[in-house]
Amino acid sequence: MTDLRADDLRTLARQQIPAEVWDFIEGGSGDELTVAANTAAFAAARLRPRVMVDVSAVDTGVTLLDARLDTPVGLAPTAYHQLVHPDGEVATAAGAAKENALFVVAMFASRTLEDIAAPAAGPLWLQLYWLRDRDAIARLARRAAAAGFAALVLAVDAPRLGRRLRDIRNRFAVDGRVRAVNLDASLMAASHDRQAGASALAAHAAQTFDASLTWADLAWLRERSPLPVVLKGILTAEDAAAAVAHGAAAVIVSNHGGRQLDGAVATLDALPEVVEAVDGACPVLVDGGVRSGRDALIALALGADAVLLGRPTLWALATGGSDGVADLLRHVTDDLAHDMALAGRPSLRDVDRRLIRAVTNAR
Ligand SMILES: Cc1cc2nc3c(=O)[nH]c(=O)nc-3n(C[C@H](O)[C@H](O)[C@H](O)COP(=O)(O)O)c2cc1C
Ligand SMILES: CCCCCCC(=O)C(=O)O
Repeated sequence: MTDLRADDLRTLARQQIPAEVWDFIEGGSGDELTVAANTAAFAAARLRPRVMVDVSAVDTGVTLLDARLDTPVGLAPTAYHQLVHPDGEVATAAGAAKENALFVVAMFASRTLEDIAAPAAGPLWLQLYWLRDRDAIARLARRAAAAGFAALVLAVDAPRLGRRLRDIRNRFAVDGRVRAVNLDASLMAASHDRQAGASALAAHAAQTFDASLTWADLAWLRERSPLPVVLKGILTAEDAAAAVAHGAAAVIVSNHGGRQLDGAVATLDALPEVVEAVDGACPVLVDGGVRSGRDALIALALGADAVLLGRPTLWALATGGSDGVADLLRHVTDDLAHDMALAGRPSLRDVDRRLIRAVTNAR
């Protein structure tokens, strides 16, 4: 897929994915302002290339939480991969492993943690939501460590589910054949029940997510697992500083792909203040609207240590299975290396803020 851009992949995927599932994947919350802002922020950034630099060798390697990766481009957690491919997250993990890239597995994965970990050479992190059923979280945290996952990723931007109008209009419920198999079936029942509410997912979240999560609760999770805890959904300097103070091993600048608070700041616009507040205390990752190597380069220049792909992962999985996921990662990484060469930045160490002309915060 050397010349296949993410947009082409999206067009191909759309032809294959049932309309309701497509809306679930594509949609954001409310008026989808933040969905649009995420990609617009990347499109608005302009680069300041340097010349007369030896770029005969370009290195995209990066170390994250002690793991050496060939690429700073990884896969964001997205639920229910079997909605788009029969092998689900097992295929996704195999694709990421081929490229030695990070894969953050969702709590609502449709394959077991153990099956997902089996073929994976690359590092896996496990994303968690803060459920009222705290034992379910503790069990998953233990299983993740035993299966060889390298970190837990707590999504902190979901005290309740964003109002996703497409899902509400479609009365979307997850096909009963696709299950969040790492959790008890009884806990997940509402998400398959079209009668549970206008959106079964929102109804399910209302029943099971615990909206009382505060900074004080992080100690509980850290005590229950030897794994480092990463926080996903940080958008402000204040929360970045609190994350560091409460022992976060890394933070992910994320607005959940525009699926939670509509009108929330684009992640690229939030990134600089988070990087400044973290001040090197832990790695900073970012997701939301990353579609190309150029986008990755822009985020890395603004201080991100890595970027994650959400929707493109599902497009790639739907159209090409594990090979599709590997092709996506290779394509975006090759594109990044190409742009690094043209920008006169042979390694990620050379990629810094001076590469960006100006950052507009007007979106
Ligand atoms: C279909 C779909 C499912 C998602 N499921 C989860 C999830 O289970 N847990 C989570 O933390 N984030 C989830 N996300 C958010 C992604 O992790 C990520 O923040 C977002 O997709 C990044 O934006 P992008 O899609 O523009 O790349 C999901 C996003 C999509 C599109
Ligand atoms: C029961 C809530 C399911 C949320 C599924 C994941 C998702 O759509 C998201 O996090 O976004």
